[in-house]
Amino acid sequence: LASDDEMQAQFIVNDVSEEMKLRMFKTNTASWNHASNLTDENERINAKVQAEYAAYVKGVAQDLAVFDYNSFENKTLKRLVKFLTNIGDAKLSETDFNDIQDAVSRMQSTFAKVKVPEFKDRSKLVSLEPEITEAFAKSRNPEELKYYWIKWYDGAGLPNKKDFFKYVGLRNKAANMNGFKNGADTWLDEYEDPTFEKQIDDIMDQIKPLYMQLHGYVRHKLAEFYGPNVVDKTKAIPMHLLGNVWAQQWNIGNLVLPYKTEDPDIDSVLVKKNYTPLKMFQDSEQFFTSIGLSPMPSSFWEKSIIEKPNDGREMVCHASAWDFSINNDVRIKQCTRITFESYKTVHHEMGHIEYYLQYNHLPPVFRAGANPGFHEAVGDTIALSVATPKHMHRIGLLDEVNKDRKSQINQLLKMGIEKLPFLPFSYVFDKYRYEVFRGTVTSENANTLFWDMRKKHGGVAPPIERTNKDFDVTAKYHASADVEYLRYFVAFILQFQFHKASCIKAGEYEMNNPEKTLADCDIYQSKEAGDAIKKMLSLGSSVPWNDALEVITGDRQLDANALLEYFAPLYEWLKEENTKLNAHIGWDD
Ligand SMILES: C=C(C[SeH])C(=O)N1CCC[C@H]1C(=O)O
Ligand SMILES: [Zn+2]
Repeated sequence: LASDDEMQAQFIVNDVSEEMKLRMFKTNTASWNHASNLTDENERINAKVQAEYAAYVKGVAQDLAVFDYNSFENKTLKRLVKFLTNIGDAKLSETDFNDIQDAVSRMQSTFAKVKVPEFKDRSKLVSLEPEITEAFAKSRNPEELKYYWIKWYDGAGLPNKKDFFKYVGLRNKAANMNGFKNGADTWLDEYEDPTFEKQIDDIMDQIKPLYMQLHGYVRHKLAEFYGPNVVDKTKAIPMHLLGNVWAQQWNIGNLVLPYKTEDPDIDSVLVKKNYTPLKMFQDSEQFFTSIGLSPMPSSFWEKSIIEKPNDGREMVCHASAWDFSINNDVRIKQCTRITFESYKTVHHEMGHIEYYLQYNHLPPVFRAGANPGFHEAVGDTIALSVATPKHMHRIGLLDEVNKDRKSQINQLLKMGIEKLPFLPFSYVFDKYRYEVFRGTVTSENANTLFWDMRKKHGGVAPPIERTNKDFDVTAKYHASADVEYLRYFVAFILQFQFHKASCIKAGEYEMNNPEKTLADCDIYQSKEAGDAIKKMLSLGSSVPWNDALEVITGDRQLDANALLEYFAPLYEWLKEENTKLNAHIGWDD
């Protein structure tokens, strides 16, 4: 029988749920208005509203602090009170809260407003999106790439250093007030498993042999293309040549594909088929509804921003999905481009929206991913189906599907350079920030550690020497915007577990059946797959993530074997090919 305390706590929690939704709508609106139009006025309003919300959350935590919730019978109530009393930065004093809020807001604004003189015409200023992003994806001029790399990192890195370390100090202070050692442990607590960091280390080791083979092959091809003066065949790969500003995914398909085939480049197909951002979003909605998930509410189409505005306003272009907590008000803000990479990002963001729609019956504190990685894995899981030639043929993007071995290896290599480099990148991105939060490094010697870790784990290096006079981590959005990143590492493992489970339910996969491999599976129109996904999404964070994972895959742990099975044919091919090419494997540390 629930004790009096439990009854009382239940009453408080029920009241809070309704009020919290309204207050979250207000804070999200202020945050959306600022992110969509980076004026001082919108920044001021947002800071004020966030502070009000923090005061409210602090008050709720104080009201619930009287209860020893660990003694509660009701598991759900225990979990609700645990979440409502774990309030992060809101634990800080008003002054400290305003200071950390201002530091992060300034970093995010600085990042969003960086302009760089165009390489060809220095009188013209260009932004990260779309110009610099496109230059990294398209240019084959090492000088142009090196120019943009230096301009971008100098423009978005060092100017944010002071605010970054101010934020680190205040985040650690808040951590201590919440009973955590530092900001790193605050982030890791979200995974509800004290061995989680060790599990991630082990998965990195497990993936490394496959990554080393891909790295060796790509470096060999780049050295052939750019010559030995630009790419040394035994050293870390100069990262400005890898098609992405942060070399987090290697967007250089047409440079490294092993076989010449008739298979068209999807970027050009999208343009030829007159794709628009709206068409991309409609395709994505159509995929989700085909497996039984939700169509977009009409307000989604009215209120989302799916193209970079050209009215001169400054906006945070980094793609994001928003849950306004009431009236089914969900939105995406994305500076969509007509490229395959952008098309997959649309599915990534729409995956967030589907999660919001599936768990909106839950109390606000349960409206989150089972762990942060789950939220990042939903859309990518769908995109694994979308990216198959079979699917692109089904939706009329590809006129024909070549099933021969050359096309299959090319396809696996395209997926390999999109998924595998991301593992060391995302692993390092938070292992490094853990070191900063843990005080292993100071503001004086933090920068060289970042590049040492990128080289050690990923075998990539900046195009020029970087010292501790530079500061580079905030040249990546998530460090400037205080977004935890281990979620993406977890998502890149989880999505293959979700994919495999969904493909089995869709009848698209059979162990050891070369006609039904993971890489060829498309769950489009499979209600069985959709039902399992929907069941997992509707749990939100109301149960430990192991229970949510079990619902869809039957397993309870993070497991890289589905990813390794997906890429097994590529791994075999790479080992053979690298031997034939006598490609050097590994890099000097
Ligand atoms: C698309 C988003 C918004 Se949640 C994103 O930040 N992603 C998705 C892939 C990894 C990470 C990145 O861009 O660094
Ligand atoms: Zn995301």
